[in-house]
Amino acid sequence: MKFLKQITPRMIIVMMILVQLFESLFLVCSSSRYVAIAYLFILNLIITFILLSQAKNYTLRRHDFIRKINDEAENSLNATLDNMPIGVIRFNEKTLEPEWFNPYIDMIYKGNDSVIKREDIKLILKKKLEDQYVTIGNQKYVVNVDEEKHLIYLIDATKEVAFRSDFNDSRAVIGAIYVDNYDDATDLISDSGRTVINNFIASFLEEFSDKYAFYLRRITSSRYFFFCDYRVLDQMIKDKFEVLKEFRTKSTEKEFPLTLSIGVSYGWEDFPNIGNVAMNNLELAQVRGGDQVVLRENSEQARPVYFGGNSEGRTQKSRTRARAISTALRTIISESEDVFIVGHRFTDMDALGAAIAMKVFANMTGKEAFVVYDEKQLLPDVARAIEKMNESADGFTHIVKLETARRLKKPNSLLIMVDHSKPTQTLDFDFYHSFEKLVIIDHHRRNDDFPEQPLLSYIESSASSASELTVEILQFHDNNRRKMSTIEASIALAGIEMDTKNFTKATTARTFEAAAYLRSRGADNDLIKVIMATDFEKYKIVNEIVINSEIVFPGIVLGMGKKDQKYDNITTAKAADTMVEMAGVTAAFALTLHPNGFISISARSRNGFNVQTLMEQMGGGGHFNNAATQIYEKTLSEVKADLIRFLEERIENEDNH
Ligand SMILES: Nc1ncnc2c1ncn2[C@@H]1O[C@H](COP(=O)(O)O[C@H]2[C@@H](O)[C@H](n3cnc4c(N)ncnc43)O[C@@H]2COP(=O)(O)O)[C@@H](O)[C@H]1O
Ligand SMILES: [Mn+2]
Repeated sequence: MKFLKQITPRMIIVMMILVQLFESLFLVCSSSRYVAIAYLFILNLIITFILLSQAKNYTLRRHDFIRKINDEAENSLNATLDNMPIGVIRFNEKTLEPEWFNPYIDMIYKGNDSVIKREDIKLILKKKLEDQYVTIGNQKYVVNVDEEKHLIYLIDATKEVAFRSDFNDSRAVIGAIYVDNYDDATDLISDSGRTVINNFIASFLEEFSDKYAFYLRRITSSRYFFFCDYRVLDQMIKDKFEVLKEFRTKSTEKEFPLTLSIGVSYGWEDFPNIGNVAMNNLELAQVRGGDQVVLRENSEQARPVYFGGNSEGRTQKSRTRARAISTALRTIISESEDVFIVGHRFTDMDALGAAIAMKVFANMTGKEAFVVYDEKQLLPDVARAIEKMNESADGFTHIVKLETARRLKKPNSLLIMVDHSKPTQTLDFDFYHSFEKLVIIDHHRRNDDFPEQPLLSYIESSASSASELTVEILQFHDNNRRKMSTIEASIALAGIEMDTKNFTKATTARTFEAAAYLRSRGADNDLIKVIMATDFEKYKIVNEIVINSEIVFPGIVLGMGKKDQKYDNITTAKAADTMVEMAGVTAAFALTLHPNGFISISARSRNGFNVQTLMEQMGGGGHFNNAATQIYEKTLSEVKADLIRFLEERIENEDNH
C-alpha cells in the first residue's frame, strides 16, 4: 500500500472529478439500473477507503514532522549548552550533590583532576551569597543561580575583573607628609645641627619615594607632598605603612624626637578635592597624636583608615599655638552674646575643671558664661564640686542645669565643648545641635565623629588633661577684670590631678606650669581631697571587680562586674586603673553593666600597648593608654568574647609583624 501514501490532495481532487464523470457516464449508458448501482457502491467504497487511509497518512506525517523538528531543536540546544562558554550545573536541592553539568564545566574544572563535587557547589553558592566572583584556576567567574530549577550558571568574567582592577589601580593618589615636632627639634639648635636634621629627613623620604617609585615634592623642610597611582598606594597599605616605624626608629637612633604624620587620599578626576581630603587627613593624623597615617578615599561615604599611632603621641604642643588660640578665642567670645560650656556625658572632674577655666576666660573677655550640667548624669565627685561652688561666696555661680541653659540660650550664644569633640559623646545632643557657633577644646585624639564647622578647634592630644589646656590659654589672657577664685582654681587642679593620676602619668613641664598657676590662684589641696574622696562602699565595689579578674593573655587582665549589678563609669574606670598598676600587667580591661543598659569597658595600658585603637574597633575611643567604650544590645559575656577576639587578632598581628 506504499503507493497510497504518495497520493496528494491535488491527485484526490483530479481523481474525484474523473470518478464523477465516469459515474455519470456509467449511469447514462448502463442497461441495468441495479448493476449500475452495485458498481457505483463498490466504487464509492474504494474511494472512501482511499480517503480514510490518506487522512491517516496525513496525521502520521504531521507527528513525524513535529518529532523531527523537536529532535532538531533539542540537538541544537544541546550543542549550544555543550559549546557556549557558560558552565551549567544542576544540583540536588537537599544534598547539594551535582546531578548534571554541561561539558563546559568539565573544561572549567580541568586540571583539578576530578569532576565537580558537592564542596565546589557549596563554595559557589557561598560566593554568590557574598556577591563575589568564584576563582577556579586562573579564571574568575560570575555566578547566577536559578533557585527554582537548582541550576548554577558560571560565566567567565576574567577579562572584566582584570580590566576593573587595572581601572581601580589607575586612581590618582595625593599624599601630604608632615614631620612631627620639627619646629621644637630645630628651634634652639645651631645651623649645622638643623642641616643634619634636614638632610636626615630629605634622604629618608627620598629613599621612601625610590622604594615605591612615587613622585615626591618638598615644600618646606618639614612638609612634603607625594603623587602616585593606587597600585603604589596599595603596596604601602600591604606593607602597613612600615615607613612610620622605620622613620621613628632611625630618628630615635639619631636622638631626634621626630615622627611622621601622613594624610592620603585617592579617587578619580577631582584632583582639587583629593588634595583637600589629603590635607584634612594630615590634620587628623596630627591631632590624633602624630606618628600615623590617615587614609580616606575622596568620596562622601568613605571612612578614614588609620595606620600606625603605635607610639604614645610624641608631638609636643607649642606655646606659640596656645597663645594664638587664646587670642582667637577672645575674638570669638567678644563677638558672641554669651557663652555656654559643656563637657562630655557623665561629665567628670577634668571636664568640669576645664569648663570652669573657660567660664573664667569668658568673664575676663567681659562676657557672661554658664557651665552646663545634667542632674541625671552627675558623678559623685562632680556633684560635690558643684555643691562647693554653690556654697562659695560668689552668689550665682553660673553652674546651671540643662533645662535652665536651654531657657537662657540666645541665638548668638557660643557653645564651647571641653574634654570631648564627638557630638555623640556630648552632654546633650539636642542642646549641642541648637548652637550655630561652636568652639572645641580637647585633649583626646579626634576621629571622624567631629562637628562639621567649628569656629575654632584646639585639640592637643599631648596635653595631660583638658583642664591643663584651658588653664594654659587662660594664663595668656590673665587680666585684672576677673580673677580665678580659690574654689574654681581647686576644681581645675582636681581635673589635672584626676587625669594625671596625681601627676604620675602624661605630665609635661607644661602640666606643672598650669598646676603652679592654679596654686598661685589659691587652689587648695584639702578642698581637692574632700571633693575627690572615694566613697567607702564604692571602694569595696571597685575591689569586687578587681577580685573577679583573670589573666586572659600574658600581661593582659580582664576584670568583670557581676552580670546583674549596675556600675557607674567611675567605678569601672577605677577598677581598670587599679588592675593596670599591678606588676607584670601591660593592659587591663574592666567590663561592667551600666545603669543606662549598655556594657562599659574601661581600658588602661602601659608599655606601648595601644588601647585606644582597640576601643575604637569596639565603637569607643580615648587615649593611647586610657580608653573606653559603651556597647548596647549585648550581654556582658558577649562583649567579653568580642574583646578576647579583638585581643587575639591584635596579638596575632603583632606576632606576624
Ligand atoms: N565612646 C567613646 N568614644 C571615645 N572616647 C571615649 C568613649 N568612651 C570613653 N571614652 C574616653 O575613654 C577614656 C577612658 O574613659 P573611662 O570612662 O574609662 O575613664 C574616664 C572616667 O570615667 C574616669 N574618671 C572620672 N572620674 C574619675 C575619678 N574620680 N577617679 C578615677 N577615674 C575617674 O577617668 C576617665 C576620664 O578621662 P578623660 O575623659 O580623658 O578626662 C576617656 O578619655 C574617655 O573620654
Ligand atoms: Mn579629660
